[in-house]
Amino acid sequence: MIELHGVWKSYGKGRKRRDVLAGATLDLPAGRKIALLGAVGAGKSTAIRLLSALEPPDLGVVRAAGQRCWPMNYPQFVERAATVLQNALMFEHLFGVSGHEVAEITAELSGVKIGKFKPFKGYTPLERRYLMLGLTLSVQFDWYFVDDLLPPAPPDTGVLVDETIQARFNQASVIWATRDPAFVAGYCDAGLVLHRGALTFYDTFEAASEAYSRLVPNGGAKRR
Ligand SMILES: Nc1ncnc2c1ncn2[C@@H]1O[C@H](COP(=O)(O)OP(=O)(O)OP(=O)(O)O)[C@@H](O)[C@H]1O
Repeated sequence: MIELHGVWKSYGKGRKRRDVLAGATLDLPAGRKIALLGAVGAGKSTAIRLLSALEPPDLGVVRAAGQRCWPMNYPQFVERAATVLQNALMFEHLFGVSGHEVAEITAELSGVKIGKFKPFKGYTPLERRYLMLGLTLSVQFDWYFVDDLLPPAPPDTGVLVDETIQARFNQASVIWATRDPAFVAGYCDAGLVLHRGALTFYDTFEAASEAYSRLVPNGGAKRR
């Protein structure tokens, strides 16, 4: 479960202040695939950062049972001066997994030829993205967060990456932010709606989708 107690997050000051979350208090059950629905600029990315512990709230508490992954597209969790293996070994300290296995899985999933002494920053931007996706998928987390789209999979290992994402997500809780409910319909079985600072949980995806379309007619679907 992820619990939110009196969670506030605002940007700007005075008349320009914008409350993205205005005192959210709710429990998100584990074991569900939860759509986080919100219009353009409603604060979905902000909510994902708070829920995944990338950012603290201004006020209130976010507490989770289980290990949370960083958002799937978050590109900044590696030490750029360290090698892939050194980064993988850090996972051993953080998550109690074998660093060497993490490095092997990362090589297999990324399809990138890993240099023993090559620092992370020595790879091309595309290779770095694939390596980070490989590292992310090398550990089974309890909670995953997707902000809009999954990161692109490497062309040569795409099938294996897709299968791994599916297997990881199947054993976890997932919160998937989108402005277009149709994009996650059939996958999500519950929903959150974020609208004008209010975050509301719905036990079924259909109920969330209905509430969202009442609040945000056309839900920004035309952008997709
Ligand atoms: N670091 C920041 N500093 C100032 N304002 C911010 C910051 N991050 C977000 N905002 C503002 O907070 C509001 C919510 O932004 P956020 O990116 O979380 O919304 P979103 O629902 O994810 O939007 P989109 O659908 O466009 O991705 C917006 O008005 C945005 O301009």
